[in-house]
Amino acid sequence: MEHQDNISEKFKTFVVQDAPPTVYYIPDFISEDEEAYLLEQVYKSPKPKWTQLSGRRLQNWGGLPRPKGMLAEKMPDWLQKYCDQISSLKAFSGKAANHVLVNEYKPGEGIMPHVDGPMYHPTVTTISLGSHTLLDFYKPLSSTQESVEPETEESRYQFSLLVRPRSLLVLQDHMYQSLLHGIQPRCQDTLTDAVRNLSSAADAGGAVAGDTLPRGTRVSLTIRHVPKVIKTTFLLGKK
Ligand SMILES: O=C(O)CCC(=O)C(=O)O
Ligand SMILES: [Fe+2]
Repeated sequence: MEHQDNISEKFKTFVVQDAPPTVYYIPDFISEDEEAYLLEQVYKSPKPKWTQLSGRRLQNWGGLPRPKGMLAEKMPDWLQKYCDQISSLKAFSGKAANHVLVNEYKPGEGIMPHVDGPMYHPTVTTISLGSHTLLDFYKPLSSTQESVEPETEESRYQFSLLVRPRSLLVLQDHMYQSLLHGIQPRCQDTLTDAVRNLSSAADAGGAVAGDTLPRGTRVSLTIRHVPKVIKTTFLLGKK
């Protein structure tokens, strides 16, 4: 452990106590002006930059991660700034963020439970813009089906996190490696006791268990480090 290039002390005060290791949740990580600027840049991107999936659209920046490596593409300055900021907080054990996925969810949209997998350094950092969401966590399908009861999404559900606009969420360790995460395609969220980061007023933005929050359009920036990169002579700056 001593040799590990550990996450910044600044993060440590933001650890979510009532969740498995490890979640850091930093409310108001960016200002309203930064949020507006980032949204402007996302929506200024050329139309072909968007990929429409069922239930969300996305933009991929930095290159397409593939098992054999990511052919690196230049990160635009407006995203590089946040890659640098989060890397300097040692979110990726001292490595530099080099990949950003922008997801846009309209009310009623979501993402199926999944794991982010081994192509990334096992930390995902997410800046949220425009609206809150609830991120839901599930235990994986058991490899040996011991019980006769079939496992359902409902039976595998563990807990949720309230993710507010302008926040930064950092998932590592068990939260990244073992649990699945997803967003239910809903137009509003009722905060139950299963939401684990409501205890601090700053985290919850005044919301309390029992409240129902209507969803707006949410844009998330998931910022990651892809260890395996294929560098091209073009990117090495040969003239
Ligand atoms: O929008 C989010 O916060 C989650 C996105 C996500 O899970 C992913 O892109 O892998
Ligand atoms: Fe994910």
